Amino acid sequence: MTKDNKGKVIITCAVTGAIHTPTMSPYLPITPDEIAKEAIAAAEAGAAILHLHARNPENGKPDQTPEAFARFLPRIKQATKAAINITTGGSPYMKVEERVKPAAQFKPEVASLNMGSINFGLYHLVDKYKTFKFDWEKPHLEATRDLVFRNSFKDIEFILETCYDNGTRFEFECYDIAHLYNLAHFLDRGLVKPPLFVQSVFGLLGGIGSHPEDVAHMKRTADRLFGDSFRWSVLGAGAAQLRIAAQAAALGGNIRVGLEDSLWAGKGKLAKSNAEQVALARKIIEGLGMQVATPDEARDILALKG
Ligand SMILES: C[C@H](N)CC(=O)CC(=O)O
Ligand SMILES: [Zn+2]
Repeated sequence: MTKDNKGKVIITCAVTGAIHTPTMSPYLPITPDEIAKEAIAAAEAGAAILHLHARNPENGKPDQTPEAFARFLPRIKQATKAAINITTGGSPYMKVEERVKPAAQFKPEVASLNMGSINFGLYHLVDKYKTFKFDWEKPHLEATRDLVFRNSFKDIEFILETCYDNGTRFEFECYDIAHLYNLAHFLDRGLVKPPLFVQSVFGLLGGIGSHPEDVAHMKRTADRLFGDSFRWSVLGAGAAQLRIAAQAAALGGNIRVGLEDSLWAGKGKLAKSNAEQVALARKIIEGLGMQVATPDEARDILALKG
């Protein structure tokens, strides 16, 4: 990383995800056209990295087939310099063999890698949404009551081996302190190489909370385990998104926003777009007297293949 880029803050935008359902927000991009438009606008607003999932355009259901990604990827690549980050998490109902396919085929600069298994709680949202648009939504949410998002050591090794020769680097999703130790384990085995792009996930039921102490504890532990061989980033689920972003930016961290992680743009206000959340993140960063990293600066900071 060139020293000029030290202190520049990378904004990642997670455009649609696989957990939120269409009934939850009319602004959740579902079709390839909506996902492309939202991703391009998020990049124009300042996102240097675009974290992408695909959905079935008819009913919004997660779709992890390479064909589904092929319907929007070329348009995004053509329209922005942002680095593409393809999910290997897919949806917690999918097997790892299915989850890794798009990243294996498209060989993106970045792919997400979930560093441990967690209970993935969303059932507490069922009561909130009395009416559902599609017949898969309610059972999807209810089933999370018994859902374990499986990421065994073998699953993680499988994704590492599958993507490694493609020059793809990983966004290491750490939902809890144990996941940092899992990452340290793979570093010790030489299966991952610095700089490690550590994405700490806060406030998801099943993982670590979103209290400022949780954020400080994650950062302290990552500092102790990885020293300066990691680049820290955070995402806050739901209402915690902007508060977590502000605390992390003040601690020298990078920020992830987007409708995958939160549908809100402030208390009780649905975000009308991903770009709206990126603009709020930029406001926080510039408000702290810091600079938003461009895609090429992000590539330098994270040693991406370009
Ligand atoms: C909390 C986020 N949904 C984590 C995520 O983005 C997982 C992935 O795509 O691999
Ligand atoms: Zn994701």
